Amino acid sequence: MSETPATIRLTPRTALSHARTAARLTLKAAPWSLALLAVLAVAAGLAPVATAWLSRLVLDGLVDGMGGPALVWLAVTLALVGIATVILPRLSQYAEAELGRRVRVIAVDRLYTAMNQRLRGLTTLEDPRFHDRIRLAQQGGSVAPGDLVNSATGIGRGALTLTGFLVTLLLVNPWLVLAVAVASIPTVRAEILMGRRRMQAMWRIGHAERRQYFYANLLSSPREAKEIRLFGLGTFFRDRMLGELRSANAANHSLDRRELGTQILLGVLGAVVAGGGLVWAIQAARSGRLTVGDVTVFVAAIAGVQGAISGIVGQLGSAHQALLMLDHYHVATTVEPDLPVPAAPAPVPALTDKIELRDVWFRYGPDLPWVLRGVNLTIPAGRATALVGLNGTGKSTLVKLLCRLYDPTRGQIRWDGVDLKETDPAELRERIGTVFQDYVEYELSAAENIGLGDLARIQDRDRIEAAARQAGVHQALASLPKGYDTMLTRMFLEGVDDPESGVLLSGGQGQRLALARALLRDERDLLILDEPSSGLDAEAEAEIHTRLREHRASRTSLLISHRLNTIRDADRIAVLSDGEIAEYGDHDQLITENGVYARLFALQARGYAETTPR
Ligand SMILES: Nc1ncnc2c1ncn2[C@@H]1O[C@H](COP(=O)(O)OP(=O)(O)OP(=O)(O)O)[C@@H](O)[C@H]1O
Repeated sequence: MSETPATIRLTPRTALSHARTAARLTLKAAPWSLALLAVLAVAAGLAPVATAWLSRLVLDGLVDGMGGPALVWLAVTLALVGIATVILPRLSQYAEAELGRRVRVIAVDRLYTAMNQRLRGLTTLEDPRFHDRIRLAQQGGSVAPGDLVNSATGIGRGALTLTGFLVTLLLVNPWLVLAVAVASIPTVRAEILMGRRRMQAMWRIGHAERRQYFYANLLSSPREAKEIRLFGLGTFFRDRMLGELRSANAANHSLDRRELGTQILLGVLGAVVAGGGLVWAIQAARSGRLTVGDVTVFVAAIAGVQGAISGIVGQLGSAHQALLMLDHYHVATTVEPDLPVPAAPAPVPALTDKIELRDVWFRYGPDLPWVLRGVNLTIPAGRATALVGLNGTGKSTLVKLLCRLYDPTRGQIRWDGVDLKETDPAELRERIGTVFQDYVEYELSAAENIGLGDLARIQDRDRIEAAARQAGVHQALASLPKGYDTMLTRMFLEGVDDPESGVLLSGGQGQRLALARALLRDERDLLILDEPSSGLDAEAEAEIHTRLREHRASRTSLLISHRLNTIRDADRIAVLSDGEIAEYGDHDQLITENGVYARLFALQARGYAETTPR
């Protein structure tokens, strides 16, 4: 993300390459619509010229006393061309809409496929510039190829009309061709400039618009509604939303004002040329150098040439804008992978020995502080390891590194001797089951919420129920209105016509659900539980930990918890402090060492002892 997209300028080479991308997309998506549009463009381009010449023939025929049948035929042909002129734009609109719809599917598919394949970690997704880019890329990918085709057919149509009328004008007065051509130069320049300005404004406004949607969502989301109502934040967020909306409006307004000025100037210039031409044509007709038909065709030609030029220039501006939008699409679909994966990744073997962190340093960005400063830690296979530390010491960060959601800034993480950087993250993650501290409750059915832990089992109701039982949430799910098929959301209906909506789980039930999702992956080599019971009541916590202990027996696990009584029987306990492993051993050893762990344990134990009734 090193470019400064607000100042994008397209070189002819990149413009051509984006045009080729659009052509390939549209050809693949809707070849027949494309062919139809081309035919319609030719017909629509020639229709005004044909109308002008037919009108001239009719008028001159009337003046010169042409025979009745011939005049009737001319009039009928003129009427048919008129009918075609009315129908052609409707047909084009239809074909354009169909083409747009089909292109959108392919473009959106390519965009998200590229994102899934290239962004295997989190770094790029946490870059706000990427989100601005994605927004424009979505627009760029889905509408720009269609816009470009519309522009291309518009330019083709305009070029045909222009050629027809220029030839007409050339026959009447060659000097006028020159005048019209010179007058069109500023129009072309202005349209290109306006397109670029529009694009820069879109980039600047895009950020404000994203924030505006964010505030609008906050104000209408049930998840945040409690706090917003309780703290009386409605007006505060509404004001912020309006602030963003006003700043986007101000930028749009200043753009529109500048465009209005330019367009008025261009309009006046065109009218002066047309007016001058008309004065000349009337003089020429009075002196007998032009016939009445000539004057008609001349007036139509001046209007036609100007209309065609402004149409072509307008379409060039739109094409330029579409190409700039495609630039965002191109950048987003070719985004630099955030995790380098070797061409031939090392296989991730079944874990038999240990996972080893060797002098691991990590920070979230070059300008952010170090979170881990030389962590050395061994997670032995087949054993339960616990990780303890104060808030913000980097425990969840370490978990994310183990799942290769980021790579260490320095140092290595080795899985049975294989450096994680040498592996394919997807293969690595196949061997891991994780409950994150900030787990997700998907707005899907209860069964799907668990099944997502292992897509191969998403239809396997027995396994899903077994995992739910293990996580102690089976009863709660089975007694929902539609059992496991109940939707866990108040945002979506099950079907558009289904009046029944779903339910929301309690915090602890949600946490158990996330645990069940991880337990569905029970054949995995490493189970990571980051605060799996923080939301559970004391009884539930004890029950879950007994079950987890059974589940962990002879399996490799990493457990993070602030409640030290839940991890005291882990085989190894590591204490993370100041970015390093400060203590390592089992419970008894660490108590004897009398360090951070012993102090925290004593604090918690004292808290319980003081409040225990005698
Ligand atoms: N995505 C991120 N970008 C920037 N900084 C981050 C990000 N995630 C975490 N941090 C920072 O890294 C540090 C460690 O955070 P982490 O979540 O790993 O701590 P933790 O030990 O799990 O804390 P807790 O006990 O509160 O869960 C914190 O200072 C946090 O602000």
